[in-house]
Amino acid sequence: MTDPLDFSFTVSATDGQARTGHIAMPRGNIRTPAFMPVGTAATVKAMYPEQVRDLGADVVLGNTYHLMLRPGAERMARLGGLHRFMRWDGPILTDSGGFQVMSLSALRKIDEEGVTFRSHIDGTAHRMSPERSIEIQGLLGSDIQMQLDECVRLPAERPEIEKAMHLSLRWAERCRVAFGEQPGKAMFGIVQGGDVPELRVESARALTDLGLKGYAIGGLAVGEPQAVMLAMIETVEPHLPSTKPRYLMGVGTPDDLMQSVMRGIDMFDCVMPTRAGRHGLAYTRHGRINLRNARHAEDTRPLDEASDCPAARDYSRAYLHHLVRSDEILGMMLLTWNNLAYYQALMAGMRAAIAAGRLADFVAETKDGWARAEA
Ligand SMILES: Nc1cc(CSc2ncc[nH]2)c2nc(N)[nH]c(=O)c2c1
Repeated sequence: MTDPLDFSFTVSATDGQARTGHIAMPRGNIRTPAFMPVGTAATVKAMYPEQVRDLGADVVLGNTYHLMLRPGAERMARLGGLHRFMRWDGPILTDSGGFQVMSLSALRKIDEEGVTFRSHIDGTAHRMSPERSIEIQGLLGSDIQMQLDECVRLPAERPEIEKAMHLSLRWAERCRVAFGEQPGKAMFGIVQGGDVPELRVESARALTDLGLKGYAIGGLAVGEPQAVMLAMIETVEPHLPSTKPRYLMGVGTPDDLMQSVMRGIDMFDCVMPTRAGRHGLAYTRHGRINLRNARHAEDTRPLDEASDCPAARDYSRAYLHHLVRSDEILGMMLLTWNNLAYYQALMAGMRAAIAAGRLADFVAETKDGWARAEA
């Protein structure tokens, strides 16, 4: 019997490399494979937390970089933490901030000690070390905390990739020490190494030696073709413990999710469904639909009459087209709702398919549904 006050991962069925099961944590279980909606600034944009829960999400993502700048980590702690602040009572995973520093902030620099940067909001100078990143994630009340790492965008030269991977390993050790023993919480390491197989293997093995509760694969979905991303997953997977969760960061499209689950990934996060929804794009069983397109102007059909999500089932494409063309807030709300519901339905479908030993069939049927619509 696992301790309900601790973190545990159970695999209940496998189908090839794919696994289905759950992570048990004090704030609730995370059914895997899991898609984690992104709640960057303490909100899953355009969604009420109740809606996010109702469409099947067990865990959401918070963002250390954004929240340390606004409202501030110490202020968040004084306010009772991120769960109470945003009214999400399930597990929250927070990224460590390094990735956003490199992609969002100005005048940033990386050295052995950590990252130095200026806020993209007000230009104030900030410094984040591995220890400070873990401290911030603790102040937020995060349940699953990510190590501070250096993610290199691809294509990149091998020396740059190797230097960043080794720095990330040293930072993983410092984060492990700073995190200490926190029953019911977890700190995940992040495998780096770019598109260089032997660096990926070195990173995975060194992190496994640290005996962490979970392992992320970072440094992917940073501009490389899907084939390269999948090849790196195949390279890393055999060198990660099969008894711990694997989290592929920043991924991805519905096809990315299916291809990666087939290769042994358990957790995902991506801004795709929420960002696409705000730009008029709907993910459905019939493929991706751009509601801005004039062909929807008099189409009275819903996005998907078989969906149990009201946004997909109850509103005509003509109305959604009108809302998107008019830049109406409700358009963003309904398409975000539809997209997250579709992503969660896809994950639930894969979990059931793995349990039934028919994941390959499920993937083929899903892609057939997309192709039929485009024909
Ligand atoms: N593609 C990608 C995406 C993210 C952001 S995941 C995220 N943070 C907030 C929302 N979503 C990454 N984060 C870290 N720390 N390291 C990475 O290598 C990396 C790679």
